[in-house]
Amino acid sequence: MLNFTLTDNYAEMSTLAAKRVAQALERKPDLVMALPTGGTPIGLLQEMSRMARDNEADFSRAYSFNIDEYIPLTKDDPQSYYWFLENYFYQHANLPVENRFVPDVLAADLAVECARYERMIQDYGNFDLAVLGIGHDGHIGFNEPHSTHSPVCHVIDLNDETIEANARFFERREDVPRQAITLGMGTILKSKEIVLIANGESKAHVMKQLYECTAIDPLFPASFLLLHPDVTIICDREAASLIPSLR
Ligand SMILES: N[C@@H]1[C@@H](O)[C@H](O)[C@@H](COP(=O)(O)O)O[C@@H]1O
Repeated sequence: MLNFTLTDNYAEMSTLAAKRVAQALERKPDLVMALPTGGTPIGLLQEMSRMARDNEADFSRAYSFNIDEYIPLTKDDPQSYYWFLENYFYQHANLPVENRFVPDVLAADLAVECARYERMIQDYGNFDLAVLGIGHDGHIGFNEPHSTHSPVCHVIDLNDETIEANARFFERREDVPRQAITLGMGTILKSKEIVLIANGESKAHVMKQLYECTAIDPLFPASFLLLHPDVTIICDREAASLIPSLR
């Protein structure tokens, strides 16, 4: 079930999502989280960092898994998703280095690495909380619109729309990696709690599509979220602007 929560603006969306993380952490100090990347979660990660600094949230026993990572960027590459979490969250919080996980996109055998990452998530009892962003075409992590989907961690070829959308973070479009490792929707759906955040006018169309969606459509990966009993979607007014009942 998808539960939409409307907030006034980006800051409010970010603090509300951060509160959900803090509440989950209070309930379970050894929280197993999946964390997103992209423009949307920056405010959330900054607020989580602030809460950690001000002793409002204690991440010292928590675990964090990257939802996805570009192939073949190293952990210290400023464009890598690991570095993104490092920059916006890890270095400001007390989440132990050994509890921060990302697929090894430099592994000799990426299929073996995907299986290892998947198994590790299972060994930790699956996610307690997965925080997600959403692409303009409804992609989640790097689960792109496709007629078939792997439910588990896998290597994916990025589509042109995603490369285009993410090019803004790179100097040149040619620099955007063409492949990534992503968690599958099956693994994400095993998370006890799912919180998806979306802001801005550019997400209005995909939010409307998600709001109106009633059936699983592999060409609209976010529709798989319908299979989860309790997904909270926190969006700001701009992202909700095409949903009359929410505005
Ligand atoms: N792999 C990431 C996704 O995990 C993210 O949700 C999406 C939206 O990003 P943004 O928040 O910048 O719109 O972008 C990328 O493709």
